[in-house]
Amino acid sequence: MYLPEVLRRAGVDMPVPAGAGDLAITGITADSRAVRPGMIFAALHGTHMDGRAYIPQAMTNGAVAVLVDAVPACDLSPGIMPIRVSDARHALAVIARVLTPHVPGFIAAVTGTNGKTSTVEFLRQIWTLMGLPAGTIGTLGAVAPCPLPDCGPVLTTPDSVGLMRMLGAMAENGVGHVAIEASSHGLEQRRLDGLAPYAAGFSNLTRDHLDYHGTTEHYRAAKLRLFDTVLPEGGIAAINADMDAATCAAIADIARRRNLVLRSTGEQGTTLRLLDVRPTPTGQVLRILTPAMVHDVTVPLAGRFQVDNMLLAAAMADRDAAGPDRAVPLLAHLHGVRGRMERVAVLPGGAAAYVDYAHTPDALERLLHSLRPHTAGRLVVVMGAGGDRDRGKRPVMGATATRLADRVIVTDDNPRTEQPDTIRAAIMAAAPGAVEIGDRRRAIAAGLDMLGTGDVLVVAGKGHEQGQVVGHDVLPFDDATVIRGLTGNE
Ligand SMILES: CC(=O)N[C@H]1[C@@H](OP(=O)(O)OP(=O)(O)OC[C@H]2O[C@@H](n3ccc(=O)[nH]c3=O)[C@H](O)[C@@H]2O)O[C@H](CO)[C@@H](O)[C@@H]1O[C@H](C)C(=O)N[C@@H](C)C(=O)N[C@H](CCC(=O)O)C(=O)O
Ligand SMILES: Nc1ncnc2c1ncn2[C@@H]1O[C@H](COP(=O)(O)OP(=O)(O)OP(=O)(O)O)[C@@H](O)[C@H]1O
Ligand SMILES: N[C@H](CCC[C@H](N)C(=O)O)C(=O)O
Ligand SMILES: [Mg+2]
Repeated sequence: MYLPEVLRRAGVDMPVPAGAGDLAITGITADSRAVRPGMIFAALHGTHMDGRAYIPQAMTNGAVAVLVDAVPACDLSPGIMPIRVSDARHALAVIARVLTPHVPGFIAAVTGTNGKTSTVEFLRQIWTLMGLPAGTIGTLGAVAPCPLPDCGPVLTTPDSVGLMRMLGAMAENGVGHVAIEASSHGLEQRRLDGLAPYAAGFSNLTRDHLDYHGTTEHYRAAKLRLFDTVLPEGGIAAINADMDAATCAAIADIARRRNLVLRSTGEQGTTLRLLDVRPTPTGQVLRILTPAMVHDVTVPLAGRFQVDNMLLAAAMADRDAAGPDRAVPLLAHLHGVRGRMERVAVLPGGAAAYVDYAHTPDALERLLHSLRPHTAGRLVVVMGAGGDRDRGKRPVMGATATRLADRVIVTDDNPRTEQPDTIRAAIMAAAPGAVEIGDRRRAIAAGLDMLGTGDVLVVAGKGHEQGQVVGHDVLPFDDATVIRGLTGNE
């Protein structure tokens, strides 16, 4: 496709200079190292570096044009074809879409502090149960019933170019339904701006990532971009009506302005209203009211928060208004998500050990509440907090663990470039009576040693993760494997 056509389709409004008409565009990238002849290089201002410094390398590698923000102005040497726009990250995403011939016809995107991975995974399972080839893109990587390209290190929301490559591969292989996790970083950095999802979901908004967004308002605004910018007018806005009132009100307001179809779930929901939840030894019995009927469904998963995620997934499963009623009975067949309240071992005395990905104060609170009905004896938690991430959540998590568990062991969880004992100290300061054991394997062993009949251990924070990030190294580590090894449940 020639440059003028690319710009026209992407809605980039700029006069095309003489000579640009015969530039055939082969692709676009924001990484100078990935430039190949005929590509556009997007020179982005990042958190650590300024992409403009890499323009010479991009040109050497064969870039034919450079996409930059018009402000602040920068001089580009003559001979470089400039594409100056008001928002280069947005333009990158839209151009990446223009250069991708096919993407799946039914894309749903889910945002929220907690529950994104679980919700997109439940959506994929619901679609699959409906007989539709379906995939997901998110924290667990990309999952689909077809071969997929390697798009480098996994982010919750891939960069816009990687995202389009993945969607293109899914579409080429007949996968028509895809559920994508929309992280606040991804939304803020416009990684999803090339998508036209038919539905967007919001699970909840609680504390996280204040290191990056600064304030809760900025954090909320980043997430709301999914509804006020990414979701096309007339699309489905599905929300958990039990989340904070300010976010619900903001979405209702956007829905009115943009003619979105609002669907709400939960105890205060109107599309799927949760009338009753009863925990059983193996799952939960739900009573759900819809505008059409009452459903009684037994789901095979424990954990109250999992019900919120299932209902949100069911509300998004179909464009058609009758879709949620078709999806609810399928909840009876869902499988649990790797590392989300996953029971990995049962000890001879009947005690159980779980692995979960709770890494925010609210997630930890809900996790411990969810486990209490399954705990005849004492509830023991092994927990930590990530380095180079929101420092303010550390004491809150320590206090939450102390309030809701009977025994707390504070350990390391991806210290990254921080001093691990400083992170632990911040948690310990709000966790009187907690035991501090930096080495995660020893901490898990100590937790298992504490268990008697009817007790429950939960190892929180790393879920499916396969490594402990120390400095810039990733040391192999899997909570579930460690528990199985220590208990002989291999
Ligand atoms: C803070 C953040 O989100 N950073 C992401 C961002 O990097 P950046 O734009 O700040 O990049 P930078 O390193 O400053 O470089 C600036 C520009 O120079 C370019 N460059 C750089 C070097 C070079 O040789 N040539 C070159 O062209 C880079 O490609 C980039 O375009 O864009 C990069 C490409 O997409 C991401 O890899 C990178 O993710 C980093 C590794 C990261 O850790 N991100 C985390 C915080 C993140 O995104 N997490 C979210 C949320 C998780 C959640 O809520 O659960 C996620 O979606 O995963
Ligand atoms: N609806 C929910 N409300 C509160 N906590 C939840 C909810 N769903 C899951 N959690 C908790 O959050 C943890 C992470 O869940 P999940 O991986 O689905 O969230 P996520 O939003 O994808 O997280 P991330 O931001 O890391 O991608 C779970 O292990 C559980 O402890
Ligand atoms: N074990 C984790 C969870 C990280 C979740 C991730 N989505 C993020 O905040 O980057 C950590 O804090 O390192
Ligand atoms: Mg996730």
